[in-house]
Amino acid sequence: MLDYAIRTEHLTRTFGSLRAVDDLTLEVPRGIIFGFLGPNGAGKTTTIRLLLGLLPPSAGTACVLGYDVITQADAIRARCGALLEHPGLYERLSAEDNLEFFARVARLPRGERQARIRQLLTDLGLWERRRETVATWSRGMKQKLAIARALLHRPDLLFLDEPTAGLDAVSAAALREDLANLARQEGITIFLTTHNLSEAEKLCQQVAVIRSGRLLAVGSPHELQKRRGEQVRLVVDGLSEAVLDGLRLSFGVEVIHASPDNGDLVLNLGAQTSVAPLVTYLVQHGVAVEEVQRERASLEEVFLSLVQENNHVA
Ligand SMILES: Nc1ncnc2c1ncn2[C@@H]1O[C@H](COP(=O)(O)OP(=O)(O)OP(=O)(O)O)[C@@H](O)[C@H]1O
Repeated sequence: MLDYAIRTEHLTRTFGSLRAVDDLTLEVPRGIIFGFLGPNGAGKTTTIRLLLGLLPPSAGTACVLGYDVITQADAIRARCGALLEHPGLYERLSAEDNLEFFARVARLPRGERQARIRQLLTDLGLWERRRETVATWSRGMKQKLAIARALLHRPDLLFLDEPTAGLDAVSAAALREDLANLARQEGITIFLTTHNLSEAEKLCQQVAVIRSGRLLAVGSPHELQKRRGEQVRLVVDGLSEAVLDGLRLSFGVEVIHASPDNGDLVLNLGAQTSVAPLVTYLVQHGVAVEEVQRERASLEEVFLSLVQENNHVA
């Protein structure tokens, strides 16, 4: 039987008439990096707060590491690390002193503190700079230090809310690599939210997509991409609305993107397995086809179509 780090059943949280988390049933296996994706206001942070026992549910249940979020929240918080909105570091202290302070707060035995701090700073590439004042550090370095802080007490599960938000592409990639290594080395489960779909695609073994508090899809990025079906990208000349309508009606394909200006046309093939009849149809209707490429939908395309399909869920 699979061992789950998180299990929720019909988890619901309302604020007045707003259902911020709505009937969420979810299972997160242990030992993976799980991405929780959704547009602004989808209910991601509220879900994390419910899972950490910081907010009581209005209905439903949730177990984190086998503990109930309502009756055993202290046990959950003792075994979880979290990096939510703010890094929560002392800017005027050095990196090492920050971790020393938080290790004491976490009641790490004196004999273990130094080794743990050294290990985390080394793993995150910050050991050489441990004596520098945090105020002088870049955002990416501070974010890494905040993650080290969250890992000091060797949690089994780490919650990260938008860990790479505000980082440049290079720092974000470095942090992603560190997270993947830490997850392996420490054997932990990471539950993270992100708006960056290509990040989720690279980093997460499983993702869930929510909108308006409701779960729209869950699975590995690859599974979601496969479920979405194959697509074809064409470079064409002479495209018109009438031709696009013809493609939809005659072949049941979905037009994901069509730009008559630069000739870019992306179609979801749906049940249509062969591209040749589409090309023939285009040519017969006066459209010049310069390039044809079959491809799998990116996670971003899957995400956008899921969120748009469910636009009626207000
Ligand atoms: N304490 C609160 N009181 C009232 N409404 C709240 C409260 N906390 C969250 N909400 C509302 O619940 C909804 C979900 O918010 P939440 O912060 O969970 O979304 P999110 O997916 O984390 O969004 P973002 O990606 O923008 O951070 C939003 O409409 C928000 O305004």
